[in-house]
Amino acid sequence: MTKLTGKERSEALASLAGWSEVEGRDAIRKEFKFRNFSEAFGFMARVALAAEKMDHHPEWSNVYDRVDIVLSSHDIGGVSERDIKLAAKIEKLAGAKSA
Ligand SMILES: C[C@H](O)[C@H](O)[C@H]1CNC2=NC(N)=NC(=O)C2=N1
Repeated sequence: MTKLTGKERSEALASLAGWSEVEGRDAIRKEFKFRNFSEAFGFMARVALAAEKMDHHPEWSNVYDRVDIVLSSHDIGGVSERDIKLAAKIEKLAGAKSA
């Protein structure tokens, strides 16, 4: 798996609503907001299972109703197709609840 070029990354981000490039780092991020902690944590549990299945894992943090997710492929030190696939999966799992 290789790093996406800047152009490939921009094209992929165009179809991932709310995802953006992390400043100063080859990674992408999005902050999700839920109605409460229970919904945020339920989302994290679903993402954890999907990530484990894909053997590709997010960097994330949670404060009450917010979940901040950063995706990067550690083995290559940048964004790869695996991050785009995981971001698309995360979008499906978040449904319409993200902000
Ligand atoms: C051995 C195992 O496949 C690797 O360590 C996987 C696990 N999850 C991973 N997740 C992410 N984000 N990047 C990786 O390079 C990565 N590598």
